[in-house]
Amino acid sequence: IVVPASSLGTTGGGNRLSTSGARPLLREFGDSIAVRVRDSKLGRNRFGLEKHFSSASTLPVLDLKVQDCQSNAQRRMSTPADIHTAYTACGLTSLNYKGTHGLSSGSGCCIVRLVGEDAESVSGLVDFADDFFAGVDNESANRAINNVGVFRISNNVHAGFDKNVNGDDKMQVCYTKLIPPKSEAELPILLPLEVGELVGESSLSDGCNGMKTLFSVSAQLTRAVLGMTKEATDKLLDDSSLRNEEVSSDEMDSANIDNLTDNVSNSYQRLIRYSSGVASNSDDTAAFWPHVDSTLLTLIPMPEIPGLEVWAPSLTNSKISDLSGEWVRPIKPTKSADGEIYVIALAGEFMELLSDGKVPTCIHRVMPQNTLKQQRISAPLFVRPRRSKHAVLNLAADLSLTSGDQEEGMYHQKGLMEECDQMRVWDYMEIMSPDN
Ligand SMILES: O=C(O)CCC(=O)C(=O)O
Ligand SMILES: [Fe+2]
Repeated sequence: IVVPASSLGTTGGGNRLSTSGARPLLREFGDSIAVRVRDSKLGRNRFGLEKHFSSASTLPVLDLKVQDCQSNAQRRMSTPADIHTAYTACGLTSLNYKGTHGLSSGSGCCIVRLVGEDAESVSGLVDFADDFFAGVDNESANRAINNVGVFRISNNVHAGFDKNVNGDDKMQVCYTKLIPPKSEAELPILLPLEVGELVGESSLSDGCNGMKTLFSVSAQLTRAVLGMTKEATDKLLDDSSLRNEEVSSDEMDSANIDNLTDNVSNSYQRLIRYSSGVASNSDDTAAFWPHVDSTLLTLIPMPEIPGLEVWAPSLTNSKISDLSGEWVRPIKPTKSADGEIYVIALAGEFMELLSDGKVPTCIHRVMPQNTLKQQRISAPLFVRPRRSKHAVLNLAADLSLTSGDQEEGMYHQKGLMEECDQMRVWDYMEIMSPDN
């Protein structure tokens, strides 16, 4: 069925189901990702299902800065072209590539290096996550957060603390949501409010500052990968900075929860703790199953304890086959220096869509520790498109589309982009993750 793009436009409001239902190719897109995730589980890995390759020679490292500071002055920053290449120039189609393992550009994962104040602010976010779980373990302090549970803020919007996600006390997750601040000088409000009460004001504000840095990094990455203008990126990407104009700042008050929920950002921070690992030697015991994220980008300050692995198609047979590949563990580059912070930047489903299949959404999983009796804490930031009715995708204006490019994306699907023209980005979220 071919649906003319012009009939798909929505101008806010409108019936979500009727508009999203008219996008058969988008549904196929979602289904094809599900198939790739399944295939990664069955994959003919070079190292077998349980082993992995490390990233030292596989995943590109991008040097970025947010703040203009002393420590950034002498650094050579990755250019937008470097960033674009790192995510899109896939080893599988590059004839010059002589290696035997897949390149990151086939995985949708890059590593971002930050230094100086940028690194400090992201460390503040890591400390905030640590403080949170230290608080959870503190008998006298944890009652409020344990009682919170996961609660519904409004349709499709949840927050809260699930202390027993997989039913076996192996994983705990806190889903936070952000409310944009009244003015630019202020930090967003983080829900559930109990998180802030648990960690204290200073840790909370450090955490929010780290998120701000990561939002800025993700805006740079998105812009460069998709060739967007700053304006188009700001319109698309929810960095929790924009308030709903219909609610005046006087009405923005944590006591008035209804006004707040209208403004809850579609991006969010997740605080995860995996308890000490059960010895594992099969995919069945993954701490977090192979999956993709429903995001533009997921930014994860590289946790102290490794475990995250990304799926990279293999070049072993120098043929494109989703079934052939390996798990790659993003680790610090061998030549890392003190004061540097590494952030793992995974492309989400929306990045694959908007790049017209050039950037694969990153399939990833978390394997438990075999020997160490340690807990792994991770704090991924899920950077998503705005929920706003204004965030309508205008392909011609927003994206510098593929016309000049020689290479077709590995996962290019003819007609899909046209089908999504003038789409309210929230319609996409409804199709791809109805329960988010
Ligand atoms: O634990 C991690 O580092 C990643 C977690 C993850 O993939 C997710 O929360 O979607
Ligand atoms: Fe994930």
